[in-house]
Amino acid sequence: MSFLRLHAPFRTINLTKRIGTRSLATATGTSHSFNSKKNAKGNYTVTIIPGDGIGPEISESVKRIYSAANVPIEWEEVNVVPYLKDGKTVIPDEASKSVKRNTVALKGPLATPIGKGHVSLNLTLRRTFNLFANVRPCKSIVGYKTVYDDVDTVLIRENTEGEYSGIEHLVVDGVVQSIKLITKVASERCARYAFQHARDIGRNHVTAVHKANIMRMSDGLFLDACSEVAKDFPDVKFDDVLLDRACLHIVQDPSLYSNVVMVMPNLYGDILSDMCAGLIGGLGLTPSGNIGRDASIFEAVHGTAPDIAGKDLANPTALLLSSIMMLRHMRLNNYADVIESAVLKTIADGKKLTRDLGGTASNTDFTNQIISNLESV
Ligand SMILES: NC(=O)C1=CN([C@@H]2O[C@H](COP(=O)(O)OP(=O)(O)OC[C@H]3O[C@@H](n4cnc5c(N)ncnc54)[C@H](O)[C@@H]3O)[C@@H](O)[C@H]2O)C=CC1
Ligand SMILES: O=C(O)CCC(=O)C(=O)O
Repeated sequence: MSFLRLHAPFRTINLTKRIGTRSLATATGTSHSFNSKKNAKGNYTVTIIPGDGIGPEISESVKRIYSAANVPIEWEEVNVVPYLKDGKTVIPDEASKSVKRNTVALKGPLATPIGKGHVSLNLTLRRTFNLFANVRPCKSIVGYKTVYDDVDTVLIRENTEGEYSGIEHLVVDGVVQSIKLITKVASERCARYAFQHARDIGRNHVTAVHKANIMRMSDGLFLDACSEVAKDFPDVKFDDVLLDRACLHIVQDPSLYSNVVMVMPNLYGDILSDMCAGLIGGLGLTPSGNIGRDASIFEAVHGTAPDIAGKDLANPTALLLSSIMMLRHMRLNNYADVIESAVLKTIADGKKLTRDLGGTASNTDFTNQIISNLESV
């Protein structure tokens, strides 16, 4: 199975038609947020948000690789900077319109100041476009040795509310309150996506990860919503596990979760996906897709990496793999397969690895190696 065959967003598909070179696994589903037409030159227009820190460097790598692979995409570059409207942080109009128009975007990381300043633009984007499910696959890379060689987790994170609702206030001096908002509608929507996704990728097992023993009402509602949705998917096994136990199990034996799709509230998904990334070699390797009904935005799991920004040291793999999820979402599977093989070959060969992977290559050298491998795969 290909590395990112894991990703199969909601879509309407003619099952009799084989897409790309392989992959019937991606060819199932129920609805689809990619709704763009090719332009007169036969290309799709895709929004690209380079982002902050290492964002512009890794975005440039992806663009160079796409150009070498002749991917039929024209990038529409927009910047997302904090912009206040009626006292609220909003996405600049130009960026908003571009994502709406193109229905698909590739995004570099955006920095969020700690404890002050504007609210997270990453979360603002997810809420603005109602990107209700965040798909985060994490699979060991053949040839790149870590403690485990059998990590193959798929995690779906509720992406619009929960602990990240951003509702916080001072009660009295020395006492603050942060509200974890959980709604039935958002929980059901995310759960339904998780069950459908499980079907699509041939994992007939969904596990809800929660702390409903402590957060009885909020996580309890999320868990109830998952149980309700499970009734509509009798072919998919459903169970649940406490978050702490799931963490313990995954670090002890990740293969326990290799046939499962995990679904969970926002914060748990943020943390658990970084933990899984650590098991396969770090944040430079893990992609994600923020899926909505009207648009989807693909981005690396990692942040802006300020410690290495501007030094040509960043590993572009996570953003490149996110873009491969995007290509499959756009049904450009042939291109996805070729680029994926080239990047996996580059890592497995081990000759030009970036520092996070134990090598000495710059981002530029690593990117050049992927481009030269495009020829041989
Ligand atoms: N979705 C997004 O845009 C996200 C944005 N952030 C933001 O990013 C900023 C920095 O956050 P941090 O906690 O430092 O997390 P981070 O993910 O930026 O960095 C954590 C560590 O991983 C390394 N790293 C991350 N990506 C890498 C790559 N592609 N290649 C090589 N090494 C890589 C960094 O050098 C650093 O040592 C913050 O402002 C945070 O709010 C954080 C996570 C996600
Ligand atoms: O918005 C941010 O700065 C961090 C967000 C984050 O870590 C995430 O949701 O993946």
